Amino acid sequence: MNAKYLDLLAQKYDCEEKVVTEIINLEAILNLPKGTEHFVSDLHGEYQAFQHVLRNGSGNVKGKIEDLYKKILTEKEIREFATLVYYPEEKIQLMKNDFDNERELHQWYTVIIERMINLISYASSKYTRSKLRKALPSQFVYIIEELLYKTDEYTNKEPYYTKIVQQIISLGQADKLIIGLAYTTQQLVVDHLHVVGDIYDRGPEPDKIMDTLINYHSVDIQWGNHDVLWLGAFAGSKVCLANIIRICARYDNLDIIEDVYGINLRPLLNLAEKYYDDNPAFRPKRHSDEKVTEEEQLQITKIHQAIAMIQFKLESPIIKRRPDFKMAERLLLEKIDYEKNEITLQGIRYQLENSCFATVNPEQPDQLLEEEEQVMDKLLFSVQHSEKLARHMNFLMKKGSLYLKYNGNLLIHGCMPLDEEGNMEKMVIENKTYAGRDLLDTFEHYLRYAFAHPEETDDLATDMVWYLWTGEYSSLFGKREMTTFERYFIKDKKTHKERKNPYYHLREKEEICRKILEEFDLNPDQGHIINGHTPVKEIDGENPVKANGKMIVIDGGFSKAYQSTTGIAGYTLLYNSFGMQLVAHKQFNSKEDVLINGTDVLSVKRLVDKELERKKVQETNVGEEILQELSILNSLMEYRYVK
Ligand SMILES: O=P(O)(O)OC[C@H]1O[C@](O)(COP(=O)(O)O)[C@@H](O)[C@@H]1O
Ligand SMILES: [Mn+2]
Repeated sequence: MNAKYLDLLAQKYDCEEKVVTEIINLEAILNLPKGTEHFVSDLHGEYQAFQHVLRNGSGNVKGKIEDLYKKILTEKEIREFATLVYYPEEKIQLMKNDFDNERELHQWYTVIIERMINLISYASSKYTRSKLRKALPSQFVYIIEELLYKTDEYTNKEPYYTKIVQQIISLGQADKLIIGLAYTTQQLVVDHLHVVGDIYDRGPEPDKIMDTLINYHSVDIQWGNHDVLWLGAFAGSKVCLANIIRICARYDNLDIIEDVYGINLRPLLNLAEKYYDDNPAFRPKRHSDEKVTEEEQLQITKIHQAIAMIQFKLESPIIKRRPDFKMAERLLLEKIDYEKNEITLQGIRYQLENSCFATVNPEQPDQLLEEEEQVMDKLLFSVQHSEKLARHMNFLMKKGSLYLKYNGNLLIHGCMPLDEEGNMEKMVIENKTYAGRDLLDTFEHYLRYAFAHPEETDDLATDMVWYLWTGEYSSLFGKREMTTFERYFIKDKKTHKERKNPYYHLREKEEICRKILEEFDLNPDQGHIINGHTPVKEIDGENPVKANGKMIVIDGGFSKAYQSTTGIAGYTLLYNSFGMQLVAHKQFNSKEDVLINGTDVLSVKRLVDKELERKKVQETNVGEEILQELSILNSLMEYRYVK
């Protein structure tokens, strides 16, 4: 090993004991059980439901409480304790209302602090003390450690502990301590979170999900098609930008654009008021809990049409300048007979309903009006200058990738594009042919380039981000076409169908999944593919675990809009040292419901895979890194200290 490098390292480890301590520490960590991984996907702006799953660790918190207290506490007490761990601030407040006097409250504090300490001690048993320390509320570390590491062997310290707890209570610190301990517990039950794509769109609060992820202790993200749409907009793609605004209008979420990210929609509204009127195909979907006035609804309906038409126009020049995308079929505006209000698709003529083509010049249907162009310029400027959006998009880039190999598994939002025979689909980009992993790496390369060059708006990289949203061979989309236009304007439902890549039925076969794992240099005997993207219809008996357990699809529909199709409210996956468990969540109503009624019988667990032997850190990605560190430290030891 390079002597300069080792000299530099010796500045940090400036005595033999320091190196030895670190080596012993790392060796010990390698032998601990592997930490729990938590997989979620397709969150689609459903912040509240996501919060609940995070706070209860997909049922993990309750499981730990039951392990400890099943024989001691009643079911109701267990539920109440679990609720306290999920929502400590609110639950404490509710409990306080129940007590008649100070003494009762103090008794409750004493009991709860002891239970919390027990729970933390149990939940942290597979971590080092140093890792636990980092997870403790910083202002109480010393006190909690005293309480955690008390032994009953010599009872003469007992009054000392009792005194500590009493002091905390009488100094008015109990609430803060309990709240801190609750968050520590939430953190301990999940070591690492994977978000397998689609944080954005449809639901109302994607920004709050982003803030949560930014503050989360350990997370990675596999981009979904909806996430790259937002990345694309920020990277300068006007067609991506038109899409995100269209989807926000459709789901009555324009406040995400205006209020959350501070983007001025006034110019777009002015344009919309000038050219559009009411139109049933463009009325926003209503949130069940929100009231929209007639006037607001009309405004949104107009904006929705204005931005949808801009989107359709913007698609054309990209399709024309990128023959590699093979999307000529989607030059729809050119297939319209504007006099008869009809369109011809694959030789069949369809009547157009609810059309709104006031800004379209039949001679040059993809030409933007000057006003439309100005609106888009202004919107793009404001998107690229939104400080909050910049923060969220930078994080999405930093923690995100198109796919991820992690602890032997392959995480990917959509698919690996295949042909009917199960071969990796080929795509030609600028005279070079790509397939399989190589194709995905190439996509990612373009996306990163586009993001790094937001000033370039019509280059191949920026167009490629839009391709990732909607292209046939996009691993995030994986359908032959996106029939947005048809769903707005054509009645015949046959035209709405989006033909899926063969992957989506071939992935039922074990040999196909094995082949894909091998394509990514993963061991097919041990690895799994984990997908989101396509809602698993439990309602129709679809099984999320496919291909003899090699394939797990966890999109169960956090998205409220899709819950009637799936029959559940989302899947999550837990992978701990004993194996993998799939958790099916029933519908999440509200935090209030959990707090008041303790309705937390949300999750049904199903075993996917059981480890024959308990998995240790040394067999994981983290273990690999530790082994590398150890090898460096051993070199340092030899170079510097062993005589
Ligand atoms: O139901 P909506 O919101 O109109 O969206 C439908 C569109 O969303 C898509 O399903 C893509 O979104 P998902 O990644 O969530 O599946 C398209 O295939 C489809 O055209
Ligand atoms: Mn998706």
